[in-house]
Amino acid sequence: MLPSLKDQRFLITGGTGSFGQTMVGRLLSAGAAEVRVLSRDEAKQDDLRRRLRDDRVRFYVGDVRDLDSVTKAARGVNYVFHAAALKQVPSCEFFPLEAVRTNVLGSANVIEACERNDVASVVFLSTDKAVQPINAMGISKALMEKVAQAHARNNPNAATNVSCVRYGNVMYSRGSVIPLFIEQIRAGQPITVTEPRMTRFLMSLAESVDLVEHAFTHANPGDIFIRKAAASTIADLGEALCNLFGVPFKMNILGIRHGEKMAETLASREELEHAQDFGDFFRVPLDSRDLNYALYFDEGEIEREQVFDFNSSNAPRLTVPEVESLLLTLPEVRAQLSAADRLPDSVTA
Ligand SMILES: O=c1ccn([C@@H]2O[C@H](COP(=O)(O)OP(=O)(O)O[C@H]3O[C@H](CO)[C@@H](O)[C@H](O)[C@H]3O)[C@@H](O)[C@H]2O)c(=O)[nH]1
Repeated sequence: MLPSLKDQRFLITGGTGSFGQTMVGRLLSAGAAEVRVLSRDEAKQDDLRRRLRDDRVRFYVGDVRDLDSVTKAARGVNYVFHAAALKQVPSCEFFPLEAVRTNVLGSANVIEACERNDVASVVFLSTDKAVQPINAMGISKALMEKVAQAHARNNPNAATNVSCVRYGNVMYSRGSVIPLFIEQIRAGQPITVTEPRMTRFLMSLAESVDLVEHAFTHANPGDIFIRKAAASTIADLGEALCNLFGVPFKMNILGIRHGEKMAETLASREELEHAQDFGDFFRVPLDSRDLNYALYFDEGEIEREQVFDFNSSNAPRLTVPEVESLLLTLPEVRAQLSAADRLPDSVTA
């Protein structure tokens, strides 16, 4: 934890979700003075309250769609991590306006609430699905990034520094494919694979939250930080899980779902042309030109390098044994293997 974040007050929107909870735990163990959780579901808050038993955590029932509820939760806070979102691809396809209300207008409310409370820095959680988006969830997250960047461009003297972090698939997040495959394997069923050759970035939460802390303290307004990750095909992911549980690899092929891509893109070629590479992550700075393009003629792009999108089909590809090793780093997978009496001796539960 960066020393400058110690003894500070934080608000996490969507703090009961997979990413939000990881961030709450991280900030508590690192000495935060207070961590507030804003979310809609009081039952999930109660579960988290019982699990954490830490009086530095305060719970606010509310919704980012409601400016008043975010403004109250952000009172006296130094840093905000905005993870609240509608994130299921199929449901956003059926209800795109709901995605706009939460992911776009809700994010604008978060900025407004931060400004009203002189919050130093807010970091928005984005996704690879926001790059060259084809589904409503990704389109709404792309617009969320634009809202963050436009705030930075239009308000050079703003109280709040707004930046984004962008990630690929979070392994074992709620409702995602890994817990589903494990449930199917443990029930003795074949796993349901949409499209075996489809690729996804695989990222563990534990190794990803660092980037949020970095963004809190190092971001320039409008920056997008992109965590690099390795990728796997869905068939290899399924095979790795079957191997770990010691069952033969059998799949039922379902076909691609509404709004899915064969590969996800973490950073587009256009972004990479002016991004900085920091090893584990890219920083894409704000294009801070105003609308008077004529003024910039002399400074136009000088030479466009041969740069390619960073996507899950050209990213470093994990082999099946590598996916197995990565899965074994997840405490949830180790617990499931232990319950099935399949945890390798070399690994502790
Ligand atoms: O029964 C299933 C369900 C899913 N898949 C595939 O598994 C992959 C991952 O699916 P899933 O875990 O549902 O995640 P995504 O739909 O890729 O979306 C997740 O990952 C995104 C980051 O890319 C986040 O933004 C989203 O919020 C999060 O839901 C995809 O290729 C699916 O086609 C299957 O093969 N079989």
